[in-house]
This record gives sequence, C-alpha cells and structure tokens, in this order.
Amino acid sequence: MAEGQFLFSKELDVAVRVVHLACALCQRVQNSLLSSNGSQVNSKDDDSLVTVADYSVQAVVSRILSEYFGSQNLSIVAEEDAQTLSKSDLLQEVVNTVNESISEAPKFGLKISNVPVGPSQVIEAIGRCSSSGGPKGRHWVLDPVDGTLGFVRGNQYAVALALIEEGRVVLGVLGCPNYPVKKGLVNHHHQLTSEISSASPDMWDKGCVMYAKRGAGKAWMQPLIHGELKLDSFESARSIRVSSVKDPALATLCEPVEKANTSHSFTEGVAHSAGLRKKPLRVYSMVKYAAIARGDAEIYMRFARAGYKEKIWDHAAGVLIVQEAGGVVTDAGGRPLDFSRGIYLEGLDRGIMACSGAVLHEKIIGAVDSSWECSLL
Ligand SMILES: Nc1ncnc2c1ncn2[C@@H]1O[C@H](COP(=O)(O)O)[C@@H](OP(=O)(O)O)[C@H]1O
Ligand SMILES: [Mg+2]
Repeated sequence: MAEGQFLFSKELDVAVRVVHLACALCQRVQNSLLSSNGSQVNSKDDDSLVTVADYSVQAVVSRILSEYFGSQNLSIVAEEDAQTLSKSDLLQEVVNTVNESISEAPKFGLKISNVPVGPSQVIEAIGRCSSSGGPKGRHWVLDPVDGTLGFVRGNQYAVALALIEEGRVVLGVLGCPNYPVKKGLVNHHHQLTSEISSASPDMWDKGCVMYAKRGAGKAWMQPLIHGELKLDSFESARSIRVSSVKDPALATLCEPVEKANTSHSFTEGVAHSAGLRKKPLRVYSMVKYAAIARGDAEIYMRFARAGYKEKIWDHAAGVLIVQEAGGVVTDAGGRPLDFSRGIYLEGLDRGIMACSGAVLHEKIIGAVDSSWECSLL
C-alpha cells in the first residue's frame, strides 16, 4: 500500500464530515432567508454581504476542528471577523443556528460536546480563525459561504475548506448545496439549474460535496445527505474527472456572474481569439472549480480589476480538486498559484485560469497574451 495513502486521513475524514454538516446548516438558512425577506443579512464595511450562515458555519467549523485537533496549535484562516459579529444584530440568530447545527453533528459522524454555547463562545470560535497562514506549518483555510451574493439570491454558493501544509494545499473539500450530482449545472436547454433543487427521493438529485487529497490523482464527489439518513461511511463517493474535450469550439467557459469580480469583456476577447464558440456560463462562487473538476465545463477564467488581491480561501479547495481530477490551474503567466504567502495570492500574474487539460490551457494562455496588449486592464 502506498505510504501516502494514510497521510491526512483523519483530517480529510473530519473535513468532509464538517463540510456536509455546514451544507445542511446553509440549506436551512437559505430556505428561511428566501422566505423572510433578508432579515438575516448584513452589509460589511466593504459593502459585501454577510449572513447568519457565514458566521454560523465559521463558528461550527472552528469548534469542530478544535475538538478534533486541539485548539492550542490550531491555525485557521477564514473570512469572517469576530468583532463585526459582536456588534451585529445577527448575533443571537447565529448562536441559535450554531447550537442547532452542533446538535446534529452525530448524524454526520462527528463527536462534539452538545452543551449549548452562548454568544461569547461563538465569538471566540470565530475569533480563533484569524490566522494569516504563511509558508510554515499547517493552516486550515475556510470560506464559510463563498458566493454570498449567490446564496442570498437563492442561487449557487459553496462551503470551502482546505488544508495547507508547508505552503502547499494538501486537502480540498468543496460543498456545493445547489449543484445536483445527477443533473449537473445546465439543463438540456443550456439553462443554469441553479435554483434550489426540489425535494426528491433520489439522493443523487441533491447537492454535492467534492474532495481531493494532494498526490492522489483522483477527486471524489458525494451526494449531500437528507432526512434521517446518516453519513456513516464514504461508500457513496464516486470519483470525478475533468472533461476530455480538447477542441476550443466545443469547450465551455465559466466565469463570475458579477462584472465587478472579473472583466467579462476581456475574457470575451480571449475566448474569441482562442476559438471558443459557446456562450459562457456565469456562475457564483467556487462552484466554477467544481464544474471543471466534474467535467461540466472546460475553462474557468477570472481577471479581477488591477489592484484587487485574490484571497486564498476563494481558491485553495477548488484548485486542488481540479488538479487532482486531472486539470491544470495557473495564473495568466502559466505559474502555479502561491498559497504560501499569507491570506492573499501574492505575485499573481494578471488573472487565474483553470482548464480541464494542458492543450486548452496552452491555447488560453496564448490567447491571453495576444489580447492583453490591446486591453485596458
Ligand atoms: N473586486 C473583486 N474582484 C474579484 N473578486 C472579488 C472582488 N470582490 C470580492 N471578490 C471575491 O469574489 C468572491 C465571489 O466569487 P465569484 O464572483 O466567483 O462568485 C467573493 O467571495 P465571497 O462571496 O465569499 O465574499 C469575494 O471574495
Ligand atoms: Mg469567497
């Protein structure tokens, strides 16, 4: 048996279970939010949104990782900030949501003390996630709700948890509660199937959790569990693989929905010059990486405005899953993304591109270079 097989086994097991638990939490909050006119949403100082789900997932993940791996030397890099929550009118609802989620942890095979927590413990759990990562040691990286805008709009979002060791991503887990395992991202009419999937007796119609371990050469997908089912083993996991399409004319490009987060006009020019013919799929969150890893799309491009610094929690889990599923992820200069330099992807050359294989990747890199000179980016 390969020596690396057992490396990070416990970490992966806990991370997958905790992401399942977090997805269940998010689904409840998203349902209640959509029926209550957004009373569970605040704006942050940078005008982005934060919800009860963002804070609650961060608190639950922090408590469970501390329980399993000890709080002493635990380093967690995550998006939400305890001080902002302590002043927010969402605090009580967050406390209730955290307690509700922790009480169902056994269903996900997680053991954690079920004594209800109060506001100060929730704030402490969130505050524990203020590590800034770096090149040495082990760091968990969490985006509790990636694509918060998609989340509040009843659309796609993801829960993303990764483990970085000595500056390299070694585990990636991505929960995609509105990405049905069976139906995929688009229907027969090429329309996004992003609305919340309706109740169905078939578990493969539900959202999914994907995961990968560095060096395994494989990535996996499981359906979310619902109702009285328990997550006892990982038998329901199937391996996923990137698409084998090499012809740009047949390739699908994924990109952010928000024009503030990428230059749609630049990527349109690149796509045209590389010979892409299909309409791009605009999708919120790291579900774009999931779509590449599953073979539902071939290319993900992201060109943020000059001066914006990409954060590691928006990429770590997705990048590893795409790579282990057979894809290639680099910056626009063809270099690997550097997760070793703190909370930002420092030194990123222009933009990010994830492709299903080397042939398309090379064509896209070439098209970026030829389009760059004429662009105003
Ligand atoms: N100006 C900007 N350019 C690029 N990305 C941005 C941005 N402002 C915010 N983001 C990031 O884009 C993420 C959403 O990605 P996408 O556009 O692919 O759906 C946000 O994650 P959160 O929703 O977790 O805050 C946020 O971190
Ligand atoms: Mg994010």
